[in-house]
Amino acid sequence: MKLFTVPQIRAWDAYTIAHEPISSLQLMERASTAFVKWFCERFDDRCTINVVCGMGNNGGDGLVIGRLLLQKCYNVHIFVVKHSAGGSADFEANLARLHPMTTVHWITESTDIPHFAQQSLVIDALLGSGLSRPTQGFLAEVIQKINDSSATIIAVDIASGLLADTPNALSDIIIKPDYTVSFQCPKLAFVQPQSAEYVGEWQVVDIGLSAAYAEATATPYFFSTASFINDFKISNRRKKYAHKGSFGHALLIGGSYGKIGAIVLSSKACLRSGVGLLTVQTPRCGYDILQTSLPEAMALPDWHWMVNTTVPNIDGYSAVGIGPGLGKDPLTLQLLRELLPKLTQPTVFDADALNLLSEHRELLTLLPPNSILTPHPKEFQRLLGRPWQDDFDKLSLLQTFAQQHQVIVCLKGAHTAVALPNGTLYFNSTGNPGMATGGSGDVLTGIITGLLTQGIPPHQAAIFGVYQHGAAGDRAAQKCTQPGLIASDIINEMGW
Ligand SMILES: NC(=O)C1=CN([C@@H]2O[C@H](COP(=O)(O)OP(=O)(O)OC[C@H]3O[C@@H](n4cnc5c(N)ncnc54)[C@H](OP(=O)(O)O)[C@@H]3O)[C@@H](O)[C@H]2O)[C@@H](O)CC1
Ligand SMILES: [K+]
Repeated sequence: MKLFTVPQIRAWDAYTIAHEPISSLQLMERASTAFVKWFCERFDDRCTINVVCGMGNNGGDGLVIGRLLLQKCYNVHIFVVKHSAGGSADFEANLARLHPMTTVHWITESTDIPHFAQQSLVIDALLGSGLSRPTQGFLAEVIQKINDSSATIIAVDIASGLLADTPNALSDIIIKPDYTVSFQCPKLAFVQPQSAEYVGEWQVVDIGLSAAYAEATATPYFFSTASFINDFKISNRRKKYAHKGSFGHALLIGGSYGKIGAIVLSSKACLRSGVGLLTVQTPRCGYDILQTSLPEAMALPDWHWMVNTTVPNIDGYSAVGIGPGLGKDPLTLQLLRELLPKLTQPTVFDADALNLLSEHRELLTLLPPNSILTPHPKEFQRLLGRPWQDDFDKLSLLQTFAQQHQVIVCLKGAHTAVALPNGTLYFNSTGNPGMATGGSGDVLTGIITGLLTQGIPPHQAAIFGVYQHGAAGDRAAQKCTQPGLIASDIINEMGW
């Protein structure tokens, strides 16, 4: 699914109105109907609903939502904050339609702001994507009062005060919703950690905006949904006469004294991703551990007891993964230095391999094109050599880094962002906070290395691998709860 900026969404709206054709008033009705459908599937008519509207089209949506819920016999109170002299045309039209049905309560000063009871629901339709400046005055007071209440808050399209695709100032006063029900496509702010409390649990509802516009309009931002992933047509079927040679031979390099578990987890995930053969190079202290815990893997013990030091003969391997538990010993650095120019097969760099690259930045120029790097934010900051100002700055640095080094970067976190060498960004849709646990990243390295080994192109291996890693984590969390989840559970739930 494509993610669009606010100007693009506005153009999408206008294109649909012109080409479907449909009036903007009817489109508002359709959007609000989609919201109400979502709402009625979750909340019954025993609840008290406060719809708090602004005077733009987001407020217009609020008025329609209020009317539709009244028609369904919900207990609805409608408030309008008078922040402008007049409302948008569709707001005014819907205000007129509402008058015979109920009284609209105008908020024109602080004393008009109601108390929102604990058990009630607040539908936030104050401001949407038309936000043009920070909220202030009694509009900001209304937002503050809603946030201070214990009511359940549901934002229409986007939380009022939240900018969709640029950073907010720290001082901005923004609704903190429990849910955001957004129209047609997620907004960029929804996948940024710094906006989390201004988004809550979010869902997109289809309001039938033009498919032709979406198809024809370019964007560097994508959201990897199940249907998007299915388009890769990565099959889990195997031909009847296939043999282990049909699925490639992976090489993983990692582990050091005290961190052999990391490379064992990667290895197990790599095997479960479907490789034909797996060889694992570890220091000698890892030999017994690996052979005992994972008899399916072949071991290539380094002469050194504690760390990896030897550049293996990489001929014959389909793909390489290096980093989990690797450590940063000077001998291991030497290994990496000598290995880089030899690599002709697709390679994944993770963990200490990334940290070594950060500390010896001249090595970044030796990364083969389309290498896959899987840093978490701290590792990415080290790779950059500088912090970012905010999440949007981070995204632009991520795009630039991938373009400059012609590599694929999977920046791990909630909604892991995969940056391609052409600057395109894919935000992942799967995964859960239970996966924030030691070894989870090692599993991802194993999965992506395994996919590369089977001949899947690097950009697909990265996007698909990240998606499947999250999906396995979601299945694991269902079984053992988020706090109870450990990295091995992700491996146990693998398969697609
Ligand atoms: N696109 C779609 O597909 C569809 C979109 N739909 C809906 O439309 C919404 C976007 O509507 P919108 O453009 O009218 O913007 P919205 O945010 O309601 O208000 C703008 C008004 O508020 C004002 N204003 C701005 N900031 C302010 C502030 N801080 N404090 C005070 N005032 C402020 C601003 O004033 P101005 O900047 O002009 O001075 C203007 O008067 C979208 O989120 C969705 O809900 C659906 O109905 C149909 C399909
Ligand atoms: K809103």
